[in-house]
Amino acid sequence: MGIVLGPNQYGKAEVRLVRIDRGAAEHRITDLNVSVALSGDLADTHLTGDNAKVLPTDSQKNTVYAFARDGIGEIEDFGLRLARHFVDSQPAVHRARVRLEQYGWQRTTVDGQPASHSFHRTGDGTRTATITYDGGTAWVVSGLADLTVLNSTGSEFWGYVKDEYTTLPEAKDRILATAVSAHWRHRDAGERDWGESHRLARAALLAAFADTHSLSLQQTLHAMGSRVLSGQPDVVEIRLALPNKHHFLVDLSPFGLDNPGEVFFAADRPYGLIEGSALREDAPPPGEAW
Ligand SMILES: O=c1[nH]c(=O)c2[nH]c(=O)[nH]c2[nH]1
Repeated sequence: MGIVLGPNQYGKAEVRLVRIDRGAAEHRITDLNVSVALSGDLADTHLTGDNAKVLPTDSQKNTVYAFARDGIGEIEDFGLRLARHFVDSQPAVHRARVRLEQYGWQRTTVDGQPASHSFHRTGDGTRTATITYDGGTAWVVSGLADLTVLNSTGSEFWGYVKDEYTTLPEAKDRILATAVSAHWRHRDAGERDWGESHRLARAALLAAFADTHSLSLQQTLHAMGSRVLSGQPDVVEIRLALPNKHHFLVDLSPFGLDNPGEVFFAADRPYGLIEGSALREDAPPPGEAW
């Protein structure tokens, strides 16, 4: 039985890049983790070790830093520049995928005044983008990860299947908490204000989580995804992964105390993992976007 080479890609993963824009009055910081993955006519290196078509991952890393010298801007724009460069400059590279994570830094305030050059890391999630380019089409998926949210009421879970292993009590009022991971695909890669689009999507996710009276995290997930799609015609598909960060009411009766929904054990594992997507009926096929 013959053995053939399967799908493959290669690139430099997790290039950590910090750029300081030194404006006259105040500095700005962009803090990224960039991963490049290239694929194409690259069978030789796998089959014979002939590296004639291999652009070293070290060169890819250098390219990320060199491109940052001209400024980064929105991560979607930076990723598009990089992805197009690798495919358009290397005949053997037929597809480039660039994944970017942006860590948030907030300007520090001292005595009510914004500091010109001092920042602290934000704890409210990471912005992400995945750019794919095949020499003709570019796909842009924007997103966020680790946006931790909690509703202290307004969540129920009941009416579910009960089999011989079910012990979960029905809940008419529980804590609902999750760390949102959401990634949304744009209709095309045409020029636009990616920053504003991201702000709108993030605000929609937070608003839908806050104002949906939840009968299940699944229902909340769909409400969040739908809110992003209804706010931006350009966004055609969204995929969400929501870990259910369970909060269990602690039994304080051994200590002669009641517990009217005030003291909880915040479990970190195991957790329910609710995943789903929402898309427009007229969404173009995803192609290589994901
Ligand atoms: O919102 C929920 N969905 C579930 O599917 C589920 N399963 C479970 O044990 N708790 C919950 N909560």
